[in-house]
Amino acid sequence: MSVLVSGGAGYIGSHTVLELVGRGETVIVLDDLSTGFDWAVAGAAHLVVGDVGDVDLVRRLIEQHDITEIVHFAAKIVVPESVTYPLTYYLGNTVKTRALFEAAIASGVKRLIFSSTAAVYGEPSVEVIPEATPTAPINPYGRSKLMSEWMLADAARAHDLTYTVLRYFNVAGADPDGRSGQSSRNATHLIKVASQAAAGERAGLEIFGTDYPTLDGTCIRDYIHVTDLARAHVAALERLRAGGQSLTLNCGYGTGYSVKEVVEAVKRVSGVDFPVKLCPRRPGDPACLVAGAERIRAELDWRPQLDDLSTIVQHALDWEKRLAQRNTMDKA
Ligand SMILES: NC(=O)c1ccc[n+]([C@@H]2O[C@H](COP(=O)([O-])OP(=O)(O)OC[C@H]3O[C@@H](n4cnc5c(N)ncnc54)[C@H](O)[C@@H]3O)[C@@H](O)[C@H]2O)c1
Ligand SMILES: O=c1ccn([C@@H]2O[C@H](COP(=O)(O)OP(=O)(O)O[C@H]3O[C@H](CO)[C@H](O)[C@H](O)[C@H]3O)[C@@H](O)[C@H]2O)c(=O)[nH]1
Repeated sequence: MSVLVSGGAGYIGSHTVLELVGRGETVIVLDDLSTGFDWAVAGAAHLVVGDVGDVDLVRRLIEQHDITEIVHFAAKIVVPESVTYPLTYYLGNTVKTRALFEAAIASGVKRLIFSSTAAVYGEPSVEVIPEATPTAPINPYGRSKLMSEWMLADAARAHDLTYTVLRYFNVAGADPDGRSGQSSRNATHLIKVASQAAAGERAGLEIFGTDYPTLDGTCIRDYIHVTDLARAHVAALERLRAGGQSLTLNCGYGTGYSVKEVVEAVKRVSGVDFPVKLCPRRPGDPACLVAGAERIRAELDWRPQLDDLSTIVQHALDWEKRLAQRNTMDKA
């Protein structure tokens, strides 16, 4: 019995692999290393470099390694890029995901966990978003993920497959033990960018939009620690193994912070007063995205353990230091 983790060399995947191998699971990672890193894959896992859209490869891996479950992270994840290159996103996130589902079903995999996103909700009129909120994505990234959710639901109804769709809100932070973190080369996520500014790797930070209908005029988001999120995947897997039915769950804490509050937290925790420029809105940013977070607590044997903004920021800052050391060593 082993678990196939697609995209396990990436940010969230590598943290989930750490949790799985830490529980003694046999883990096979399939990753094309397009945005992931071979060094991010825990030593106890087996990395296969390849494309998740390669049905023959995936079928071979499932059969060779007796794969019983798949956790599917592999995707392209940059929203503005999805607007510029929509067909690349539909290929990477929808067409290749369909291939993975086909291989899984043909080879008899019974359980699957799928990485989705709060972007499927678009710009909801409610401030706190329960799973029943109508989906209405506003960009190709969100649509490419929602189409995959629909495919999965239809395929599971027709075949012997159960699934959990996890819709992540804003993922941030790094492994508390410093084994992995957000390492993307061209990061755009707020806490990562602010941590880079605090570490002196960027001249400063731009705040996109100060005229939103929020208390301080900046956007509000629900930031979830990547290690809590990784543990939610393990809990979701355990629930499916125990016979749990297919389910869609928001992954967030149900607490929102404004961009200004996050920037202040990074300055306070790091002790660095980096320059901040107030800029016009970034296209496509909803004012407020906070998860309705009751269902995940009711359905999974999971409680957040790192749900504190200062902790998330501290771990992100610690990871920037480690990453800088790694990059220096790589250059030497
Ligand atoms: N980071 C976030 O805030 C966030 C929020 C919501 C949802 N998600 C979802 O979580 C998942 C993981 O995101 P992440 O932040 O870890 O991104 P990431 O870019 O760090 O990880 C994606 C991984 O998938 C690999 N990959 C991409 N295409 C592949 C392919 N065709 N075949 C094999 N491997 C491939 C990449 O090399 C990388 O290792 C994605 O599905 C993303 O849509 C992320
Ligand atoms: O340098 C920056 C970076 C971000 N922001 C602002 O900070 C907020 C958060 O932005 P991020 O880029 O960190 O994250 P997003 O909310 O845009 O998107 C992320 O979270 C979403 C769910 O909430 C989706 O899952 C999506 O895939 C994922 O990238 C936004 O208001 C954004 O405008 C800035 O002001 N300056």
